[in-house]
Amino acid sequence: MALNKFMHPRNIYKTPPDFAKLAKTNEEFSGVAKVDISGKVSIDFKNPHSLRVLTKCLLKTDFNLDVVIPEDRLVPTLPLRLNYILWIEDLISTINKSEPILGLDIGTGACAIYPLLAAVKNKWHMVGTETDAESLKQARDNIIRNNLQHLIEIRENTTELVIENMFMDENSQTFDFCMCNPPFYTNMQELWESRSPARPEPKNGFTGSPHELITEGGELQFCRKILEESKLHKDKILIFTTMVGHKFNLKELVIDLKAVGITYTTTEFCQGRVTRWGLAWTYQNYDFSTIYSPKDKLPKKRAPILFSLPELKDCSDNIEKLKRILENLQISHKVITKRKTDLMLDVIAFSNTWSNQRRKRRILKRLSEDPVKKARLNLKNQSDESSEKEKEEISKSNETIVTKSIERAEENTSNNVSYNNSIEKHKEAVVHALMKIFKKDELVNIEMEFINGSAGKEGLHQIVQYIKNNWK
Ligand SMILES: C[S@@+](CC[C@H](N)C(=O)[O-])C[C@H]1O[C@@H](n2cnc3c(N)ncnc32)[C@H](O)[C@@H]1O
Repeated sequence: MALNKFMHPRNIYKTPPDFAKLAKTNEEFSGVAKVDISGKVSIDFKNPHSLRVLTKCLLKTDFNLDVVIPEDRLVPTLPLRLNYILWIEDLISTINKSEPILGLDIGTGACAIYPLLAAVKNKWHMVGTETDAESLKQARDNIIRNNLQHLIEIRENTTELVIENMFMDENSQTFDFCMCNPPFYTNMQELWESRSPARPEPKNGFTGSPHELITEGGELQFCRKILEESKLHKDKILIFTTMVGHKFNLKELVIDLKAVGITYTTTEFCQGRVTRWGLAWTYQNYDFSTIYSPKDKLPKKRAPILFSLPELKDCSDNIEKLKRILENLQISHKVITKRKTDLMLDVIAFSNTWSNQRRKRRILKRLSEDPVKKARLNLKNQSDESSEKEKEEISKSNETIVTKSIERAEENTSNNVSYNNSIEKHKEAVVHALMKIFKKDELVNIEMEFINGSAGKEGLHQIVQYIKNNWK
């Protein structure tokens, strides 16, 4: 249970359930419980039937819910589902919304787990949507079994849409939030390959039907659909949220949101050995910066670095000049949005090329003044007479020169190619940031926002300093 300490602070499953007590009080649970030689009571987490019984039993014990979990459907892990509900409670608390609260659960599944938890825990009104006829029926049965029809409605979605289907008629409701646990995978193969062999094997057995887990384009496309449809119904849902199963998809979605300047926040849902992510965004004037992610020590406000450069009169295109500086640093960049005088770039440095620039320049100058060393510099093999230090310096400078000449030869294409190659290989970034450039009053204004990277925000500050020093 390595990640349990990072569960939401109000999650009751931060303290694992007392299996011995459950086995004594619940007959069905005692049927799947086993006692090890030290007398510890546990269950076989790899066995879907045991998982189903455990979840059913916890729903009864902790929430007084009678839920039927069909054998061929996903067994909802409660600590994870609760983490999501608790985070939505935090989001709602930031907007001072008085009761009643109305939420939308996109793809509610056969258990309608989120509407059930939200209704019994917070008395929230919930609408759950579902495309799968069998899950739809089971979800409705579960609501009726618990007499929660006054709080929960399950609606069939017969369209390919995810949000718009809720707003087809003029009298449609306005929701305080929406939530979604999207199907994660593009196909069965991806599903099986989803866990890297380097990571510990998941503790829990596999449950769920392909219909629940697979969608065209995977979760990224599904979440992007929510995002795109949210733009058409900005005020119909006050806080849009979704769960994200893969961190690389979260990064993509965050870039999408930043590119169009939408207020957003993220969190981590940690339980057992599994981490999922929560992403929330809004078109309202809300401030989510006070919300802590369980792993954060400080509130998550990432103030961008803002600076201005004077327009260079003898330079025909200041933005091209800026791009050239990035290219000299071997910083890959991709245009995310381009409007009249505004440009948003996604920039990634995969090695630190900006540190010790003065030293590097000194060496280059020294070498260029010395014809012998210059000759040596042009040769790949160094002379035996060179000192070790010199050799190292020459070799480093050589590398720089060779790389730069290749870069220049490939000019515009090289950066996008290396950008895509590196992204594809999921190479670890030294600095990954967003760079917004806008020209105003004869100034080139730049806003750089750190996303991630091993050099931290300090690395971004160093890049900014390099740009300032080389702006001439
Ligand atoms: C991963 S399951 C989540 C089930 C449940 N919410 C949970 O967390 O256990 C995704 C669900 O979304 C449903 N679904 C897929 N596309 C949908 C759409 N366009 N509208 C509504 N539901 C959809 C699937 O049938 C499936 O039940």
